Amino acid sequence: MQLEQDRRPAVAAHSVAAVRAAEGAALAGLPPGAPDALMQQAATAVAVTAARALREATGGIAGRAAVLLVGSGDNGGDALWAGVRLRRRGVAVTALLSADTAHPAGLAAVRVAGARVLRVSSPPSATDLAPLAAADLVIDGLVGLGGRPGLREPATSLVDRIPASAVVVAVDVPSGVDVDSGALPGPHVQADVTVTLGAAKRCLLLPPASTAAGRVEVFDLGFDVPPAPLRRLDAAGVGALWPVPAPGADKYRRGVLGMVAGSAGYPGAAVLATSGAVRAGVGMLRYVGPDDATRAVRSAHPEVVAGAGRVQAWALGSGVNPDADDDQPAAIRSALDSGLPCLLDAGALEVWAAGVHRDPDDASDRLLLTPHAGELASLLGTLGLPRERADVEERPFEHAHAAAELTGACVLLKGATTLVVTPDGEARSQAEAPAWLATAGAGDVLAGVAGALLAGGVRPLDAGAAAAWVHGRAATLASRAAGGGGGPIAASDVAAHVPAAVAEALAP
Ligand SMILES: NC(=O)C1=CN([C@@H]2O[C@H](COP(=O)(O)OP(=O)(O)OC[C@H]3O[C@@H](n4cnc5c(N)ncnc54)[C@H](O)[C@@H]3O)[C@@H](O)[C@H]2O)[C@@H](O)CC1
Ligand SMILES: Nc1ncnc2c1ncn2[C@@H]1O[C@H](COP(=O)(O)OP(=O)(O)O)[C@@H](O)[C@H]1O
Ligand SMILES: [K+]
Repeated sequence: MQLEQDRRPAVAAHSVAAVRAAEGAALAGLPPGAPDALMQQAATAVAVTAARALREATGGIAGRAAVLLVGSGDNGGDALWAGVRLRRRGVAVTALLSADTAHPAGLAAVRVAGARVLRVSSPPSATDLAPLAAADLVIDGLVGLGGRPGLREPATSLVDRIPASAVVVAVDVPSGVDVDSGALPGPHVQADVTVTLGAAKRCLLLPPASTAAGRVEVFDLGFDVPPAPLRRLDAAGVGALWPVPAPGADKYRRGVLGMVAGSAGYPGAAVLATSGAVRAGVGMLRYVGPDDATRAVRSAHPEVVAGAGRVQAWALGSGVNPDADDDQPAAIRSALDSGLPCLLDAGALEVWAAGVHRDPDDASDRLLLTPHAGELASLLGTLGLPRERADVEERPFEHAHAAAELTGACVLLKGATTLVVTPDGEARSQAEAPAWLATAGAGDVLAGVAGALLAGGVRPLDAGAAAAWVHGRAATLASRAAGGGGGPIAASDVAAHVPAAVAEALAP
């Protein structure tokens, strides 16, 4: 079942330990019986969301069939109490208990409310599995904060039999994910909506687990959770970071970006990267590249100045071939020697990693690396940590963080979800882009947008995250301009929609 996605809201994602500590502190201050009150609030949130999702998916609530997948812990307790509330709204509820024990009060209450309860054998029998085939709604209460990654029987078989037509609401997290790392090492639930309780968990922002969560709804339980290092920016957050020219601004004070991009083989990359920077509102752009690429850039963007000069930041490497017989690698090395903020994309990553230009100290306020998964794998190999692209895709945060720690730089790892990570683990996760953005040249546009922000004085972590938001939003706008629910886009269409995306972020 596919529900419409929200415009990704701002959210901070917390570790299990942080949520447990906040929960413990909150409970310590409450009178006896209050833990149950917390579960009642959680169950109400789950039931309200589930009823809404059920109506969205089937057009109604009463008379529909819901199956609760119930584990041994409080996550199962939440699901059982949500089932009690759904019974009151006329939903036919079946609770499938995956363990020998289940939350006692929740189990008693759901029975009294008229739900059918089945204790599932391991492996499950045909009778155990039958209710799933007829389910309009499945509530996943197998495991939450207490879950070890992956699922055991009979949970695995239950999850396997969830029909594609059912709407799936996960309690707290989709069961089976690694809650802190965001890895998916085994079987797991694929949810349409996740109602996360007290505070969002790290797996809800970290791929690949974040893709198992569907739409995320954070339900506040009044906990005081300390600020989390992992966050997602929304439009307002991007707007607050974006450098807006003051009334008396001039092009130099707004920030001049130098760009070393393109090669004889890839002149188009130079055009796309310069487009990204120009459309993002850089004060001035100086382009450095071979003659053919320079001609192409000037014809697309007459406002670009050719040749090196005084700049506030550099965007380096898009479309550069480090092995080509041209001056681009030397221009990249000289830009790196300037000590100015530098974005390193594509070919510049190789030039930098191979040479003496590694910065062992904390360079996260100066250097922004923008690899995709394949480039990150080769960069890690050069740094003495051999990895395949598939390893990076399985644990993207871990590998982006390893690269940040090894290099001292801020690392932006491109993908369906773009992660921006500093050596000390401060991170942003942006997932605004439609899959249409997976098109050649899109990364060059991103480099231009992020470079423009560095030239405007924005620190690499914020520049990377804000650029990823604007880039993803511009892709959505470009795709919608094709009509209907959205159509194919070219990288140049993305650049053309950057001003509209920035304007959205700046809208009050
Ligand atoms: N943290 C909070 O503030 C609140 C938590 N609540 C709920 O309580 C949950 C945490 O409850 P618990 O600590 O009881 O833990 P869980 O309910 O997440 O898991 C408990 C048990 O599941 C079993 N289990 C673990 N991994 C498994 C696997 N891979 N396959 C099969 N079984 C597995 C184990 O026996 C484990 O003890 C939260 O996720 C949330 O749903 C809510 O009731 C309200 C407040
Ligand atoms: N499945 C996807 N959904 C949304 N965005 C994606 C997806 N795959 C890639 N992207 C984005 O598209 C861009 C591709 O950049 P990159 O891999 O550098 O390609 P190129 O080198 O051709 O420009 C990145 O910004 C990335 O985050
Ligand atoms: K769950």
